[in-house]
Order: sequence, then structure tokens, then C-alpha cells
Amino acid sequence: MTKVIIAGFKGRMGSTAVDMVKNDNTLELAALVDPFATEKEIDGVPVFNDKADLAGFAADVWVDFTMPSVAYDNTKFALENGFRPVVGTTGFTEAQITELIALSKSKGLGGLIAPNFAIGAILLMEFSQKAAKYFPDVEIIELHHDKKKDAPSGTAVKTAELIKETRTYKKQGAADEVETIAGARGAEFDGMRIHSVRLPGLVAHQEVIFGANGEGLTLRHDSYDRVSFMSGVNIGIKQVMTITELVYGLEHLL
Ligand SMILES: NC(=O)C1=CN([C@@H]2O[C@H](COP(=O)(O)OP(=O)(O)OC[C@H]3O[C@@H](n4cnc5c(N)ncnc54)[C@H](OP(=O)(O)O)[C@@H]3O)[C@@H](O)[C@H]2O)C=CC1
Ligand SMILES: O=C(O)C1=N[C@H](C(=O)O)C[C@H](O)C1
Repeated sequence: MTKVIIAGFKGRMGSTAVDMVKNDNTLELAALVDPFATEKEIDGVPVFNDKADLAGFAADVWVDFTMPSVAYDNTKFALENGFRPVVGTTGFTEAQITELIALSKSKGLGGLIAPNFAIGAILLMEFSQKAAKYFPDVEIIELHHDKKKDAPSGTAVKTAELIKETRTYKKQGAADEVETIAGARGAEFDGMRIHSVRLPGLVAHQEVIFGANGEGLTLRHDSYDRVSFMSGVNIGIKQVMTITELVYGLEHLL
């Protein structure tokens, strides 16, 4: 039985992950973490307000769906205390990921930071990376619900990072283009543009649009429900038990 801690258990993703863990009889919900929770336990599962109180606690995996501002500290804490992190929270810098991978290796602990757990989104990223080799002109449009705290999305950043590996560098748009309203051309990453849309009614969606002489290619993924992320979280929890370092991206465990 793999014992799982869930940080951010009251949130949109955390609560969906609680249901997923409860419905898998090879997983045990060992503890719940939220700094503002008033309950001491829920259905016999202890609730912790301060993660420091989990030092020495017996558990295998730390699932994190919290906030970009706390995800790095939480992941570091998990590794330092012997919990294998499975982190969906976004907002990590490249330097933080490098440092956490080094820490995981020094502890011999598996772990996963996955900007997106939906299998379709992993495929979208893979197809985008492949297409960028032939279509260096590309714009990423990510569309999310209006409660999302970070922009651009972690998925858009990871997509751009993967595209960068195969795309020949190019600063897109006219050399003399002017933004008459600041931000009209979106955020720039390695010469390509990322646009963030926030609207009520959306869940998580992304389009990657390629353009070339006389043709275009549009790739799109839609998460209509947060349950779309759960098979990936389940795979992550099981796979981190079998590896000895942290990886960035679910594709490494599929
Ligand atoms: N990788 C993936 O596939 C996916 C990743 N995400 C990412 O997951 C993160 C969470 O998203 P979502 O569930 O929508 O957000 P929510 O705001 O719904 O949930 C976050 C929860 O974390 C709680 N929280 C805040 N600080 C802490 C802390 N230090 N320890 C424990 N809990 C804490 C919040 O409590 P309070 O509200 O009281 O502050 C809240 O209940 C985001 O970064 C999002 O981008 C989302 C979907 C899929
Ligand atoms: O906040 C969200 O909702 C999501 N966050 C992740 C991201 O930033 O890419 C994954 C998914 O897009 C949903």
C-alpha cells in the first residue's frame, strides 16, 4: 500500500486527487495539508496546518496541488523528509527544478514535477515539438478558468521549452512591429509568443498554431473536467516509487 499525503486537498485539483486516491485500493490517503483547514481529521485522515509537523510522519508520496508561491518550499520539504513529490503545482523556475533534481539524487528519492497530467496535453506537447522542427513560426495560446493565479500556464512554458529544443531560433513578427496597446503581442519566449486567455466557464485548454508559406497547422487540447488529470497523477504516484531521482514532465514516466 502506497501512503499518500495531499497538500492543497481543499482546492479544485487537490479535492479531485483525494477522490482518485480513495478509489484506488493500492493507495492509502495518509494525511491532508492546508494551512487554513479547521478540521483536525477527515474520515480518520489527519489534517495538518503546518507541514513542519509532518517531519518523521510515515508516508511515501507527497502530492502537491497548492500555489505557485509555495510549491518550491513544499517540494524541498518533501524530499528532505523522505516523501517522493508528485507535484502538479506550476510556477517553478528552471533553477528551482535543477536544484530539486540535484536534491532528489542526493537522497535517492524518485519524484515528479508535471506541469500537466493529462495524457492529451502530453501528446500535444510532443506533437508541437515535432512540428516546430519544420515550422519555426509558432504561437501558443493557452486558455484557462479565471481563478488561475499564474500566467502563462506551466503547460505553455513547458511546451515552449520543448519547442525551443527543435526549432531554429527566430524572432517572430515584423522587425518594425509596434504594440499600440502594451502586451498585444503576448509574452515572448525565445522569439515566439505566448498568449494567456482567462474566462469563466473554461477549465484548461491550449492551442499551438504554426504558420508557413501558404499553409497552417493548429494543434489543440482541451481538458473539460479535472478528472482528465487523474490517470496521470495515479501513474505519477506509482512510478515515483520505482525511480531514484526527480523528473520534470510526465512523459518521462509513460
Ligand atoms: N499539473 C497539472 O496537470 C495541473 C496543475 N494545476 C496547478 O495546480 C495548482 C492548484 O490549482 P487549483 O487546484 O486549481 O487551485 P486551488 O486554488 O483550487 O487550490 C489550491 C489549494 O491549495 C491551498 N493552499 C495554499 N497554500 C497552501 C499550502 N502552503 N499548503 C497546502 N495547501 C495550500 C489553497 O488554500 P486557500 O484557498 O485557503 O489558499 C487551495 O485550497 C495550480 O498551480 C495549477 O496551475 C492545475 C490543474 C492541473
Ligand atoms: O491552473 C490550472 O487549471 C491548470 N494549470 C496547469 C498549467 O498551468 O499548465 C495545468 C492545466 O493547464 C490546468
